[in-house]
Amino acid sequence: MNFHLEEHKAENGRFAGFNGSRGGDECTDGFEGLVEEPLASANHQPGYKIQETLQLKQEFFADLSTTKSMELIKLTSLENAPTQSLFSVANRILEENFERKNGELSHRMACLLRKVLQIIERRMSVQAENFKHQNDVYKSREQKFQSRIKVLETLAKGTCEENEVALKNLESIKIEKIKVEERKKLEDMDIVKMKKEKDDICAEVSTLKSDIEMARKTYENQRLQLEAEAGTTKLELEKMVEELECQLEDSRKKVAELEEFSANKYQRWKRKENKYQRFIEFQVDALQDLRAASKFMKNEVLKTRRQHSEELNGLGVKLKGLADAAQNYHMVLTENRRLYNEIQELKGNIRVYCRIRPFLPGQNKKQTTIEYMGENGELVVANPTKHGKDSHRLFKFNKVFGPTASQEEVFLDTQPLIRSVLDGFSVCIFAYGQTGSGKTYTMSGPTASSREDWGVNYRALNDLFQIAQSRRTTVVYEVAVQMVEIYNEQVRDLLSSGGPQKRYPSHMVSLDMFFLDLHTLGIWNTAQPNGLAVPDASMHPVKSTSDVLELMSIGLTNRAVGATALNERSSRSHSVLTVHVRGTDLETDAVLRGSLHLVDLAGSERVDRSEARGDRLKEAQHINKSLSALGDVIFALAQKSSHVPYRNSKLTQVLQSSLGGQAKTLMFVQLNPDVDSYSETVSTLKFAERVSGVELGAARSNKEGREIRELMEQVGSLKDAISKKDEEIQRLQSLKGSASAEKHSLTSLRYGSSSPRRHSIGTPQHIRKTSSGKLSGLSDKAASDGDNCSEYSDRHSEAGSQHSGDDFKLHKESYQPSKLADGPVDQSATDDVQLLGLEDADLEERLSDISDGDLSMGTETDGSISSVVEYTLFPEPPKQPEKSENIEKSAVPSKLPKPPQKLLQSKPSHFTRSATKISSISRKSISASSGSSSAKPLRKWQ
Ligand SMILES: Nc1ncnc2c1ncn2[C@@H]1O[C@H](COP(=O)(O)OP(=O)(O)OP(=O)(O)O)[C@@H](O)[C@H]1O
Repeated sequence: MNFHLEEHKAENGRFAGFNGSRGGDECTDGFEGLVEEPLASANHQPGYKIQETLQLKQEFFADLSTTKSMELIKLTSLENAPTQSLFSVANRILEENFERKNGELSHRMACLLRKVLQIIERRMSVQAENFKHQNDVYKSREQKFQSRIKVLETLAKGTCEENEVALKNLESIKIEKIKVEERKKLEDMDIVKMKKEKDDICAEVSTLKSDIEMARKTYENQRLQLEAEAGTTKLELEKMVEELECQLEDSRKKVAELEEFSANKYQRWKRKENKYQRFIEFQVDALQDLRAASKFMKNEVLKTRRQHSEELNGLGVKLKGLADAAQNYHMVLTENRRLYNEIQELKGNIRVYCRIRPFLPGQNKKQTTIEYMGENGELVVANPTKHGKDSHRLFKFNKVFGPTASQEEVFLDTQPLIRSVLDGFSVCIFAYGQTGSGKTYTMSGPTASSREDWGVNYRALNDLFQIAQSRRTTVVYEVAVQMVEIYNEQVRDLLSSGGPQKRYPSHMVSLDMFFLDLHTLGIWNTAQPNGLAVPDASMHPVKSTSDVLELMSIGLTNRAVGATALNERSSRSHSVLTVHVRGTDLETDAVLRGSLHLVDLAGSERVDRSEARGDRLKEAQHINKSLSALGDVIFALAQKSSHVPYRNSKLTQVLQSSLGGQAKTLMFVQLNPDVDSYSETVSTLKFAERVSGVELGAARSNKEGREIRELMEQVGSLKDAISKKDEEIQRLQSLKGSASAEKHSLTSLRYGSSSPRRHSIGTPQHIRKTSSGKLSGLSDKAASDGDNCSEYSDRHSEAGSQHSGDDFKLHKESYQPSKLADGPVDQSATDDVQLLGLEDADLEERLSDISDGDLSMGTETDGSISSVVEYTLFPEPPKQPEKSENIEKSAVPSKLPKPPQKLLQSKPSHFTRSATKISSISRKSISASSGSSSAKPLRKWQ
C-alpha cells in the first residue's frame, strides 16, 4: 500500500514536471515517466488506484488542454502510459471533438485515439488473462489444501496421540484455512470489485468505441469531402499554374523585349552623351571667350562709370546752383505772398478763399467744371458740355482749396485771422455759395462730435481758448457768444432761453443773467461794436470749448431747416455766430475788445432752379433779396461810393461794420463741381471776384487805455444823469397832466429816439405806433419789420414772461414804452432835441441811409461806438464821475452835442446806473453824430 502511495507521489512529481514544460521533448519525457509505472501494482490495489487515476486524470486533462499538446505525445510513449491516463486522453480527444461544432476530427487525432483504444483493449485483455490465471492458481491451491485435509483426516483417525497431534495440526490447519478463507473472501471481494471495474471499463470502452466509430465515420465523411475539395482545388491550382506559366512566358518575352529596348536606348543615350560632351566642350570654349569679352566690357563700364560720375558731379554742382536759385525763388515767392498779404491787410481787402466740395455719392464724377486750381489762388472753370472761347473762365482769389482739402488745412489758413481777435481786431468770416456747396461743412463741419470734422466755428473758438489760456499770466480774457439767424428777414435768437425753440439746460439759463443788465441799459438797440447789431440776442459767457459745443448744438438745432429740390437738408436762413472777446492787460490795465462773426449764409441759387413754391418760394425770395443786397453793398464799397445801402436787408445791417468798418473780413466761396451747377458756379465766382476787390481800409485793433475807459465811465455817468432827468420829467408830467400837440410831437420825437425808428420821425405810422406804446427797444424794431416783427416782439415778450422776480422786472422795464410819449415838453426835452443833433440842417441827409433800419444805428460805426457798447457788454464797476469836465474838453466828439452843463454840475450825486430811456438818448446822440459825415470825429475816440 505504502509502496503504491510513494510510487504515485513520484508519479505526481513527474506530472508536475510535465506541467511545467510543454515543449515536445519534455512532454514525451512526462509520458515516458508514466510508462515506467508497473501495471500490475495498479491492478493489485484497485480501490486506491481508481482514486489515484481519477486525480491523475484531472491533472492530465488540465495539462493536455489542447489538442496541439496532445499531438505532441509520441505514440510510443502511449504504450507505457497508465491505463487511466489513456482513458483520459481518449476522453479528451472525444470531448474536444464534441466541442468542435463541425464535429470534424483530424486524421492525426483519429489515429491517436485509435492507438489509445487499441492499447487499452490490449491491456484489458491482458488483465482478464491475469485474472483468469490467478483464479486457476487459487483453485489449484484449494484443491491442494483439500487433499491435505483429507490426508490429515485419515491420519487423525489413526491414533489418538496422533489424533491429538493431528487435532492440533488440524486446529492450526483450520486456523490457516480460516485465514485462507478470509484471504480468499478478501480476494473475492477484490475480484468482484475488479470485475465491476472491468465492467465499468468495458462499458466505457464500448461507449468510446461507439464514439470512435462515430468520429471515424464523421472523419471519413470529412476526408471524402476534403478529398473531393482537394481534387477540385488541385484542378483549379493546375489551371492557375498553367495560366501562370503562360503569364510567365509572356513576361519572359516582355523582359526580353525590354532588355532589347533598353539596350537600344542605352546605345542612343551613349551617343547623346558623346554629343553633349562635345557640346559642353564647345560651350566651355565659348564661355572662356565670353569671360574674356566680359572682362573687356567691365573695364569699359568702369571707364564709362568714371566718366558718368564726373559728369554727375558736374551736374550736381549745377543742380545745387539751381536748388539755391529755387530756394531763393521760393523765398522770394513767400516774401511776395507776405507782402501781398500785407498790402491786402493795409488796404483792408476782403480776403476770399475758394473751396471746392468733393463729389457726393451718386454724382457723375467725370463731369467736373473745375479745370485748373493754381497754388497761387488761380482757378479755371469750364463747362465740359460747351466749347468755344467763352467756355473757360479764369478767376483769382487769395487761396483755392481743392475737394481733398481737409478741415484742418482750411483752418490753418484761417487761423492767423482768428488769432487777431485776441489782439482786439474785429473779424468776420462768412461762407457764400449755392445750396449744398458745403457752406455749413466749412463753417461748422458735418458733425461736432468728431474733432477731425470740426469746421471753422469750433476750431476758432477752441483756438481762442487755447491762446487765452497760454496768455493768462499777462492778459485775462472773457469770451461770450451770440447766435442768431436771419430767416425771412427776421432776426431770431438761436440761443434764446425762453423762445419757442429748444430749451436750455438749467446751467445755461443762468448764463443769461450775465447780460440782463445789457437790456436794462438798453444797449441792444444800438449798433454793436465792430459790427453785429442784433437786438435782444442773448449773450452767453463761455469758458471752454465744451460750453461752445453745447451752445452751438442748441443753436444749430434751432436753425430753420427744410427740404428743397436741391438739398434735402438745405438751410434757408443765414446763421451768425458772434464771439465777443474782452482782454484785460494785467500790467497796464488796458482793455482789448475783439469780435468774431462767423456767418453761414443761406444758399445763393436762383429761385427758378430750386423749384420752390409757396412758403419755400417766399423763403427763397427773401434769401435772394438779402444776398443781392449784400452784392449791392459790396458793389458800392468796391466803387468807393459815398452811399452804401446797408439798410436794404437785415443781413447787410448785421454785417455792416464787418464789410465797411475796420474789420478783417474773409469770405469762403463754396463751389459745387457738378456740371449742372456750372452757371451757379460762374455767378458765385463773379460775385466772389467783386468781393475780393473791396477795400475796407486798414483794420484797427480795438485797444483802449485807461484814459479812454475813464471817459467811457463818464459817458456812463452822463447816461445816469440823463436817466435821472427823465425820471424828473416823468414826475413833472404827472403833475401837469396835459400836453400840447407840439409837446406831443417833441416828446414823441424823444421817445422815438430811444429806438432805431427815430429816423422815421414825423411819419403818421410811427406816431401811431408810438402813441400805442408798443414801440420800444425790440418792439420798436419789430414794428419796423411789419407783422413778422410784431411776432418777434411777442416771442420775446413771452421769453420775458418766463423770467421771474427781478429779472422779469428788468425785462419789462427795457421793453416798456416811455411814458414821455404823453408827457409835457419842457426845457429838458428841447435839450434832448439838441442832444440828438436834430437841429442840424443836414440831418435828413445823414439819416437817409439808416432811416428805415431798426439795426442801422451803427451805420459807419467806428471804434468809439464799439467802445461804448463793449463797455456795456462787459460792465465795469461804477466810478465817481470826477473827470466829467474832461469829457467836454477832450473826449466828446465834436459832433456829439454837449450834455447840459446844468445836469452835470447840479446833480452829480444823483448819478446811478439805472437803465432807462435816457441811455437811449445818449445813444441817439452818438448815432446822430455818427452819420456819414461824423465818422472822422468819432475816430478820435480810438
Ligand atoms: N469738403 C467737403 N468734404 C466732404 N463733404 C462735403 C464737403 N463739403 C460739403 N460736403 C457735403 O455736401 C453736402 C452739402 O454740404 P452743406 O450742407 O455744408 O452745404 P450748404 O452749402 O451748407 O447747404 P445749404 O445752403 O443748404 O446750407 C453735405 O452732405 C456735406 O457733408
